[in-house]
Amino acid sequence: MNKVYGRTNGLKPSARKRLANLYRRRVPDDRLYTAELARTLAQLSYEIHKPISLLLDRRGSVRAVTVGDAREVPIPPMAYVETRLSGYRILHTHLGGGGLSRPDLSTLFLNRLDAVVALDVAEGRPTNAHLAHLVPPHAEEEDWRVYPARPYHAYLDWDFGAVLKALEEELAKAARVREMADGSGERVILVGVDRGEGPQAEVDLVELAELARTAGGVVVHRELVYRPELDARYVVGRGKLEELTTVAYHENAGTLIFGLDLAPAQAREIETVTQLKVLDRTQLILDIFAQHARTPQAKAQVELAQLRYLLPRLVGRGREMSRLGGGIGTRGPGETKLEVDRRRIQARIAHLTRDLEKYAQQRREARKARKRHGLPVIGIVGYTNAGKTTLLQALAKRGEPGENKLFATLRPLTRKGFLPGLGEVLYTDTVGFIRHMPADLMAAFRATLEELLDADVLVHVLDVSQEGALERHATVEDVLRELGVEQPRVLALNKADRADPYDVDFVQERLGGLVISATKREGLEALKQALVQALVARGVRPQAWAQYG
Ligand SMILES: Nc1nc2c(ncn2[C@@H]2O[C@H](COP(=O)(O)OP(=O)(O)OP(=O)(O)O)[C@@H](O)[C@H]2O)c(=O)[nH]1
Ligand SMILES: [Mg+2]
Repeated sequence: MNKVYGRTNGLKPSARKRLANLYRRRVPDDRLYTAELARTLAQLSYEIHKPISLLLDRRGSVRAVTVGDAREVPIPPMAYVETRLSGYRILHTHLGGGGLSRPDLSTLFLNRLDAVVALDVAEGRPTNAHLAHLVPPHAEEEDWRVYPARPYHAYLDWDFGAVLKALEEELAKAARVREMADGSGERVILVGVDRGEGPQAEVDLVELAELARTAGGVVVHRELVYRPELDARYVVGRGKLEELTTVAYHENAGTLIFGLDLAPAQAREIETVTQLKVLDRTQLILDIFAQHARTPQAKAQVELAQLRYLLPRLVGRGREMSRLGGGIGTRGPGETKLEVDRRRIQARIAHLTRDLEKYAQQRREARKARKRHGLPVIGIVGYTNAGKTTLLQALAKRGEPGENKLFATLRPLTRKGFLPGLGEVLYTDTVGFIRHMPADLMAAFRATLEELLDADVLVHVLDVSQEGALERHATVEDVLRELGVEQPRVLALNKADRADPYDVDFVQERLGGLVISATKREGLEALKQALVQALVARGVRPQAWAQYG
């Protein structure tokens, strides 16, 4: 392992050999460098007219010799650990002098190096040394401390080990303080991309925040990047990623969530550059589904979707796999499963598919039994978080309160209710819809939504208190059309209690519908009447005793 990295073209064999010999050098572990090392570096650098950078570890061994500046040094990636430094430092020469450059400092910062040192070289001899190391976030104006230039020998007796130790203690303390202040959720940064959609991009970012919160994340920063042309490699561009890494450092965040789907290679590149865990929207949704799946069927559906998403991302990857699999709090299909090879995953997919077939069969039978039971079925559909479950509970005879998290309902829930003048009915709750439902998830949910094919009437619940009601309405209707659901709909404009009356009118003018509040139980009588009418129009006959109910 004495490869010399960087701009080695055109070097004489003797120079190469001397560079390779640098690997044999050692520095006492609590010192920055030795006098011999500084002199050798200066001399060599001067002879080849190029800067030389050494990567040193904490034991004082040379881990990489690079012809070039700090930026060109191959630094092994580390898992992002807020409280620690990487254990590597860079010692390099500056032929022109001038102190630490901006790239030096960003290399220090992005790789959480222990330190970066630049040696000025004049006439083949070291002159001044420039040193910088990180400081805890917010401790100083910048994220690093740059020491005034000193003659290089001033650092020879300096106990850098003690400085490092104190620094790591400070970092750990700062992180603990922030953790206490914010509760336990995983701290995440959201990255939305505006490719020219304008206000829609803002709405998408709000939705992404809701999804992240539902998954148990604490959103500490949102970034909307305007970028009509995506960067093929880094999506939002390398500079923006570096900025986000700074934000993550300040906010003690370990995860970046992108509002769009990333190609496997992009996710890897971004993880490498930022040293943060990277999730995209599909993975986030899968993560939520994984958390909420309770029945064997729902679990099988989610696992299937996760594996299908993972499969193309497994091409010859080792380390990265485990990162890609996890979601917030790493509830992926599990580390062990991720380590199995593609073939075993494919076998698992086949197995799950068979299981799901079996469940579907069981459900069809259960459905038949219900049909025989003869009660009219009212399906409740709508965008996620619209208030479907709350409405079901308000309409049904008794129930548990809804949860203010997206996708609170992952398994269909059926409750009995009573419609004056008609009699007993069954209300069926469904999973919330979302825009741009990833294709794999559509497949996973088709089975759940199949229940809707049996419904006599659907209530479409629309939250009119949030912007974008018309779009959400269209999304739901599009999915229903795709599923071949054709039953009559009754539109319920929900959350009127906290909506701007002007917005309610605006939506009602365009879509019609009945204004309700599921939590305040307002407008429910009119809604029930509309349901009776719709059912009767479908040929459902009132039960004989209904008028006395
Ligand atoms: N202010 C107000 N809040 C409501 C109303 N209806 C529902 N909510 C709230 O909206 C949130 C979501 O309600 P849910 O009934 O869980 O929504 P959902 O459509 O079933 O959501 P998913 O099953 O997750 O798709 C909860 O916090 C409810 O309390 C309403 O009429 N007014
Ligand atoms: Mg629900």
